[in-house]
Amino acid sequence: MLPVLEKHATRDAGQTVTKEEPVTTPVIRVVDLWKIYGEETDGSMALRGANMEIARGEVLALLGRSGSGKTTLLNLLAGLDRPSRGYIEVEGRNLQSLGEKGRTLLRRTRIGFIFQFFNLIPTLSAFENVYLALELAGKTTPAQAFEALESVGLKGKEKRYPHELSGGEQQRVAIARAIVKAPALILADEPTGNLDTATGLQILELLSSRCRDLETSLLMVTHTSMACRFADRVLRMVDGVVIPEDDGEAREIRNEKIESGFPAEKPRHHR
Ligand SMILES: Nc1ncnc2c1ncn2[C@@H]1O[C@H](COP(=O)(O)OP(=O)(O)OP(=O)(O)O)[C@@H](O)[C@H]1O
Repeated sequence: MLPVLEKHATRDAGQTVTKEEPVTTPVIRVVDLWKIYGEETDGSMALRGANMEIARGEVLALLGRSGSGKTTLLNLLAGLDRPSRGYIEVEGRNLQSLGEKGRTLLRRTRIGFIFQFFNLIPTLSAFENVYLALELAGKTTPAQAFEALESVGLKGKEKRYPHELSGGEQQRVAIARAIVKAPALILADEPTGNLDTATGLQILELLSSRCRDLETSLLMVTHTSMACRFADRVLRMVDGVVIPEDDGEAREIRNEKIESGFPAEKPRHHR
């Protein structure tokens, strides 16, 4: 999507001049989002006025204890469930205004998904799993599926079925399946939850670097702080609310990351 040019009046050397500066629409904008399961009055309040934005190409880690509302937020971002109040914009479009068909199309073309248990189709080969995602996005170029598998280090393993691949390799297929359609956003739900630490770190490095190369935004939802090492920004969910990165706890995690000597890639998005 092309950036919108907006006129800004700025002061320059004592003179007021009008400049045109690019204003890029966030890939995701969450505004005062509430989700109450059951009745409004005595239902379970999973989200209580969550707000957040994700910029194009930004890599975000969202931490939170069990029950803090992470899965609920992901389901709403994917358009799989409706908010009780508030709204979500994806690339400037209100999700609710798209209707069911529009949301399905959006999921197939603009959003990629990575799951804890990989969610590959067991009767399809690695290539077929990736190609199916491409077809659903309306594209029919097998070369793209081969390229995506090569880019995650699986050249030569295209014909293997999921049960013939290790957990880390299966997650690589899932990454290829997510990136092959060049989506605006990848939603990753506990992407390392089923992997050992070393493999998990490799997967996080691969996933975040592929997203940066493609300028795809990435939201990694996780219990652990491991994903923070690869994030431009760390957010925390507490009782259905997103706590901004300048919050003390989030800062502590970033400091731990720097102290650990891990390649703390410079955050590219300053707000
Ligand atoms: N379908 C549902 N009906 C009623 N309450 C629900 C439903 N789904 C989730 N909840 C409640 O909403 C709150 C948030 O749940 P959610 O699954 O979003 O948390 P989470 O942070 O993803 O937890 P976890 O890390 O354990 O997966 C919890 O209190 C949960 O019990």
